[in-house]
Amino acid sequence: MDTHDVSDVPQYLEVLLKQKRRLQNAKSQQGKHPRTRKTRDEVIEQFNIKLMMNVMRGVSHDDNTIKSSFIPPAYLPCHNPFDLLTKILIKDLLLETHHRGTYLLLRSVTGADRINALMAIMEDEYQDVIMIQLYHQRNDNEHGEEEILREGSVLAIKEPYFKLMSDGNYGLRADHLSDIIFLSAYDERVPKSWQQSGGQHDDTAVGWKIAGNNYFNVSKYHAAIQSYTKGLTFSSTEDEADVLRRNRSLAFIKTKQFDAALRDLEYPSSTIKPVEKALYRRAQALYSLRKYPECCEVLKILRIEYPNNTEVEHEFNRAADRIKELETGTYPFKKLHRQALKLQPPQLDHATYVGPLRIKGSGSRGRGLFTTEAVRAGDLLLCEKAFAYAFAEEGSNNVALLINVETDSMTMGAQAELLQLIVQKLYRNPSLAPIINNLHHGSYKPANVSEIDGGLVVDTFLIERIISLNCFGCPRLSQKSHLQSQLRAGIYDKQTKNEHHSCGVWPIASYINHSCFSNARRAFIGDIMTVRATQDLAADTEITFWYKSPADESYAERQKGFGHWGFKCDCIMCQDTQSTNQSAFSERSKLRAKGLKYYDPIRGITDTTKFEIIVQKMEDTYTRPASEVPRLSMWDPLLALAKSYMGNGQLVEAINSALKALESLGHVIEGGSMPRASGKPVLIKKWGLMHNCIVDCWMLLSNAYALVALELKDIAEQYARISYKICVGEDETFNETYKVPKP
Ligand SMILES: C[S@@+](CC[C@H](N)C(=O)[O-])C[C@H]1O[C@@H](n2cnc3c(N)ncnc32)[C@H](O)[C@@H]1O
Repeated sequence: MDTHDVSDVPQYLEVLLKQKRRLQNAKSQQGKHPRTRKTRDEVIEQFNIKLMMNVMRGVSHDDNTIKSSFIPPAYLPCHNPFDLLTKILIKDLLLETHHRGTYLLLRSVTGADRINALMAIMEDEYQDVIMIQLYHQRNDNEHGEEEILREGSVLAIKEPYFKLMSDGNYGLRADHLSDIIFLSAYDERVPKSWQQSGGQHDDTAVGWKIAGNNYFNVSKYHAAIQSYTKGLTFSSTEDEADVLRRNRSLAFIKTKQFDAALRDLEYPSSTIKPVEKALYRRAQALYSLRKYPECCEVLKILRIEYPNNTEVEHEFNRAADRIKELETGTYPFKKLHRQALKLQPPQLDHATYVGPLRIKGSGSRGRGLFTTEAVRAGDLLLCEKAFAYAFAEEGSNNVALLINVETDSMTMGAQAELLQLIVQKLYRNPSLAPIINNLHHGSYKPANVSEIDGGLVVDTFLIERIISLNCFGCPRLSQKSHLQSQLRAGIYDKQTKNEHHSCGVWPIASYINHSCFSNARRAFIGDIMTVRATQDLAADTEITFWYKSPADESYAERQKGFGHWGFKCDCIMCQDTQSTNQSAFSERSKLRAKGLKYYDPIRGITDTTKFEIIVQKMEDTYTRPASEVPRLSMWDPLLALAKSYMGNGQLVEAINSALKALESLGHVIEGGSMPRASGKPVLIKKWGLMHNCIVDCWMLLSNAYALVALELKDIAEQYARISYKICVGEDETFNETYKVPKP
């Protein structure tokens, strides 16, 4: 939704086709041994040269080519525990084959390179070498984490896939994190000849604790975890084990493994008074998992037990603020707005509020989100913090092409990064897996095993499919997009595409189905998505928003946009386009072209009489009333007319044209037209489609009423404010945006 889909762009289609041809050729080699192989020295030398070139390129920043990443045909992760697999050797590998039931034990003989994947040359125990490509691995030095792969690292690849690489060499590709087991220097599975002389300490719990602390102090958190874990196998007393677990918990927190940290921080049965550090870390882990009420409970105990701890108060207030947000849906929106402008990436520390909504079946649409009580236009239905968010500044070249050769879909943006973020987050915190795994994934059949070797099985291809069907492209601030569209709002500019390179997954919003005649609208403030009702809704109404905003186009054209999600929209607007003659569409676009002759982007309409005749003729091409089926080609010429009249001081005409623009989008408005028929206030009887231009229309009306019907001015402004709130997410920045003087 609103991502930059380039699946139909010829330039990229060529890349896709080339890749498909390459895969097809490779397939013909399936099950065969490679014909020729480079020597060990040649493979290592070639890799090292590339590594050096990449380092140099990285330093000089002279690479402007677009990065691309391929999602290969899906395959399932290994579902066998390591102990049940049989060891194989590099010489036994067959091309384009998943070696099910086996594993390869490898040691790195080079440093690692990272382009799309983490790559290195590795040897087996017979000194045969091979290139490996490990996808979706964490970034080295991310948050101060140590290198994941360096010369001498040992790992096992479960059920390896051997293939012809794009550069013509042979190698292994691994997409599932649980298929790789990084073996610590202390692991018994590491062959004796590969074990490094390490351990300058006693083989005791205390010795390993000191080793762990030493690693921790130089930010080698994974090595610290391995040392504390080893220490636990030597600990003879409960207290010794508690200290090791507590130390390990902090290393887990540093590496964002919050589930594991919490396990290490269970209250030890032998201790009556919980240890201060344990409580503090427990609160930290719970906060990071967004379990704010539980976090507050722990902080309450900490406050009572350790009243001198000065940091608790701050932490407690922070968690209490999150609880208030999730319970009441009240947010300091102006502050959020400032944070979204300032933070890089704009990831905000706020909780998710779910309004009067519930998930329930929606017939052939699968599941949907429904209101549990009546709501008014503008009400906040959802204010959701992204589960994961990948930011790419608009206009920057920090984007990549993600190509799925199986679904033939291609997006430009930060989707590849998003995939890595989600896969990593779930792998590190299995308790979060259901949030993502339960989302719609089309016809993809996921692995039916969830745990292996003590860790979570994250099916990368499932996550990729979930992202492709549920992710949202998003601006840093919808307020910015809103203002840009207002500036552009002249005729023929309305079809500007909503395509963004930043993207994220908002799991609750993902249950919302599409309708062109939608009754809710999303907006973004950094990585927070707001969803507000665009109409007054009765209880038990399914809420819908646009996956793609509707344009005045033929039925076939409109439905093309939904092909990716595998449905055809059957809303009233789509039904109407289906029954509309092609001649009506042609006539409309001819008239629009004609109208353009009397329109100047700076001066506005140059001949209002002629323009009005054209607008009237355009209206005649529609058969159903706008209150039933919005007329998507009408609002912008009508608004242009209103603005021209306003500029000429023809206030009555300006008001009537602005009202007609609103009505063309399905609004039913009473009591606002001129000359005034009664003393009734202007009133929206029924809200129509929520377009950015609605704010402009109401502001124009407010300004015009100020001169001819003062009693309607504030009401019109109020409607502008509600519309702004829906489009932008909040109305705390309304006054400064529209320069409304303070009362
Ligand atoms: C982001 S998910 C929405 C939630 C989904 N219905 C579920 O059960 O999880 C997108 C999928 O919902 C379904 N969907 C959304 N809008 C629809 C519509 N107007 N008509 C039919 N199916 C729709 C399609 O299967 C689409 O691929």
